[in-house]
Amino acid sequence: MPLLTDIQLPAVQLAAVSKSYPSSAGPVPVLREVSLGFPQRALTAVMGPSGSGKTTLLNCAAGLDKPDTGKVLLGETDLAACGERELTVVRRSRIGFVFQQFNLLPMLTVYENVALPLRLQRGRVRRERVMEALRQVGLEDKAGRRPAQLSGGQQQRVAIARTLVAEPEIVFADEPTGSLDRKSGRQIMELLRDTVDRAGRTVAMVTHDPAAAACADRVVFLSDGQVVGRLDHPTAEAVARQLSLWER
Ligand SMILES: Nc1ncnc2c1ncn2[C@@H]1O[C@H](COP(=O)(O)OP(=O)(O)OP(=O)(O)O)[C@@H](O)[C@H]1O
Repeated sequence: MPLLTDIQLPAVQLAAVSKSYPSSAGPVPVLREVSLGFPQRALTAVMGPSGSGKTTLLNCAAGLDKPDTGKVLLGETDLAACGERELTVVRRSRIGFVFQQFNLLPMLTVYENVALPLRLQRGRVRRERVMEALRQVGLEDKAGRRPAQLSGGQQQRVAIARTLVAEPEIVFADEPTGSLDRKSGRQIMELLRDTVDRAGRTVAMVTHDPAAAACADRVVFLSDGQVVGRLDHPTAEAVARQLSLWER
């Protein structure tokens, strides 16, 4: 397990990130000057009450959404300052996403879904690379199937293979176990853990589940758009205890 010291370089660093959404009563702040790093080769979980801004934070960190103010540094690239065209290139080549609902394309086979990021990068799709990604998630024998022919847990593994094939600098996962039963959820967490420990990847994940968060190296707690706590090398019990404090 990596040491999470302050000198460990973050894959993504947020600096004083703020974001509001408009409402009839005026702008509603959702993120308030959030400063936070996602350390390289570590799994970071973001937790907090419903509406505390977790998805907004993840989307800003991943360049899917723009903060009103502040910086989002992926290496030396400030995503908050990028234009749409540049952001699209960065998202395709340097960032991976895993969603609660898998977001696979139903008309494509498993192989074609996993090959898609390489096609979008307009590179040559090497069959061996796609099959290696499928091997990493234990699904090389399902390459010819369509997503609907797989279980939820298998579909999420395909979604993870689809992110790994492009070798991103960081993988963002929003409730990756949220639609799965406990056993499949545990397998997905083992897989995400493996991509950090064996493949040396960086993962940032939003979750409500203390058992999933306990697989992380660090848990960051959000409340009302602010970072209110941090727990390194968490256990499920310690996470649940912290959550009950912030949710009171
Ligand atoms: N596009 C939007 N327009 C207006 N308000 C939004 C928008 N997206 C999110 N919000 C509001 O911002 C707040 C934070 O939303 P966000 O989804 O980031 O929270 P969350 O912590 O991920 O919540 P949950 O755990 O319920 O998914 C909520 O009050 C939400 O209603």
